[in-house]
Amino acid sequence: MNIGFIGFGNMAKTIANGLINEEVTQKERVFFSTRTKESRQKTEKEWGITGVESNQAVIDSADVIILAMKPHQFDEVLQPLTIPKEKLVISVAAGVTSTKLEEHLSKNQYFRVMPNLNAQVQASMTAIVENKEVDSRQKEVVETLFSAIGEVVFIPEEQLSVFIALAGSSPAIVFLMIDTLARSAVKYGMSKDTATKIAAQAVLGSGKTVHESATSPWDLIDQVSSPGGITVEAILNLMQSGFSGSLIQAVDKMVEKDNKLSNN
Ligand SMILES: NC(=O)C1=CN([C@@H]2O[C@H](COP(=O)(O)OP(=O)(O)OC[C@H]3O[C@@H](n4cnc5c(N)ncnc54)[C@H](OP(=O)(O)O)[C@@H]3O)[C@@H](O)[C@H]2O)C=CC1
Ligand SMILES: O=C(O)[C@@H]1CCC=N1
Repeated sequence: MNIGFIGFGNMAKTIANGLINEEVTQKERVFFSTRTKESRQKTEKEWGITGVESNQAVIDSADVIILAMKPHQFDEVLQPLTIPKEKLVISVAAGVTSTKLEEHLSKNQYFRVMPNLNAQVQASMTAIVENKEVDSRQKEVVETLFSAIGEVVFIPEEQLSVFIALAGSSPAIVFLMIDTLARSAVKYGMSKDTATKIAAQAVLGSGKTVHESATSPWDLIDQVSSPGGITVEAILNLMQSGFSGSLIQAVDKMVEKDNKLSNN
């Protein structure tokens, strides 16, 4: 399957890397375009894949086209293109609604998909927005592509804003938490590298425990918090200083921003 990317920044590179590593496609079958020649040439040199000179050339070369530009670039990019109806188009952009995509694409040829940066390690949590107009073969293609880079869930479009907060953007929050935990240990003399590895493994294990245990996170907090012990000091301190409130506000801000982008 030839896969084309329009826009080849952080997200597109992450997806392409996952698809090549998982042998869903081969380097020779990946094509991309960027805004600037410099970025295209640099990526070609570093990645050994084919950059093409125009966005139309991506459409012409690929069976599946992944739109991975910034949301505000969509109209400008899609307007001049001729996209045959048999090509499957996947948009990974936040804030570019189905209604917006249908200004440029047929109802039965596209999916909105929201992966996350953890696709780098085949651990994305990806949402595919349900589209009842596409056929089962296209659905299978999109599911196969994104299952290669992690977990996949089908959701209605109304839930995408909150999904972005929960999974598309949340890696940044978790990275902030890992970095802050590690930095706090540096204060006590541990090296940043060691502290980061330790904090990352603790976070990785905690996610795995939640996944694999029938116990809720709330009950797991109690299991770690020995009576009169150390953990409960932190939990109560975080509760007093508004940790949960800050996270709730952060989710609200992300949903608000996605709605704002979607209404533009
Ligand atoms: N980063 C993430 O974790 C996630 C991002 N997304 C979505 O992915 C999309 C891309 O985000 P991200 O990768 O972070 O952004 P980047 O800024 O890293 O990449 C954007 C890419 O688009 C290219 N581009 C801009 N204008 C054009 C154009 N006219 N024609 C062709 N290519 C163009 C840029 O080219 P050049 O290099 O020359 O500037 C660049 O390669 C966004 O819509 C975002 O919502 C979704 C999930 C997670
Ligand atoms: O920050 C953004 O807009 C994109 C969407 C999800 C992750 N990155």
